[in-house]
Amino acid sequence: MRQLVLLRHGQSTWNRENRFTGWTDVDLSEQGHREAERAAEQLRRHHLAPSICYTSYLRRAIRTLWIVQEQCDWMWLPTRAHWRLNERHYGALQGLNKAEAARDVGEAQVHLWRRSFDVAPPPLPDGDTRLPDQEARYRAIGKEAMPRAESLKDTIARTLPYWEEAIAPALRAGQTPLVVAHGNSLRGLVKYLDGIADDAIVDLEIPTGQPLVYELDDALHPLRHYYLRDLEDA
Ligand SMILES: O=C(O)[C@H](O)COP(=O)(O)O
Repeated sequence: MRQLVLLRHGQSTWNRENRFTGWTDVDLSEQGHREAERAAEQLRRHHLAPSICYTSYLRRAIRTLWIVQEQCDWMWLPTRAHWRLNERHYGALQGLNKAEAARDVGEAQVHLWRRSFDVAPPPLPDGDTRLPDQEARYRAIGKEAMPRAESLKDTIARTLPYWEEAIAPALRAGQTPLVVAHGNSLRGLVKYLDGIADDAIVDLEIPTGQPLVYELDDALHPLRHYYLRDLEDA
């Protein structure tokens, strides 16, 4: 049996303000710090022992991982950051308040943008200072691969190559990966692992700061999955 631990970052300042965040590099809120500390406690209490860590290029995920690593005495673990684990790019919605957007364009449209499989938000226009290709961390990737807005489908298409090239081989080699990423990059991974249908993915939510453990067979098919908090409630 192989184990994989998925963890969405703790609450960010823009989660707290209910803003579309995407690739905006906001930090954890105080509550987010506490959530990361609680996640670390749960991982320790349940004797989870990752042997390699993966995260995105965004500080809310990186800091969550740092907090977990520090609290669990795992700062020595090999750690890889990759842009393919970033949050879905929320395009021109980034920075807008989600409730205000719903008042402007209607709940149904905002729900489509947030939870549908293949509806992408409006893209960032040419010359927008928020385009990722302006940032040093994305410079090596090439302009064509840089998103201006992504649906969940687009997010999965750029996340899965990293699963195939790094995380799945680590699992096959007997490693236990801890993947600290984002609501939608993790929704995409879970959709892939559990074979969730395109129209059923609207109902899947991944909470902040809650370790989600997958047990997989040798072919990396999930045998079961559970949140550590559910073991504690049981
Ligand atoms: O990027 C964001 O705004 C959040 O991380 C995820 O947002 P969502 O729950 O609206 O998809």
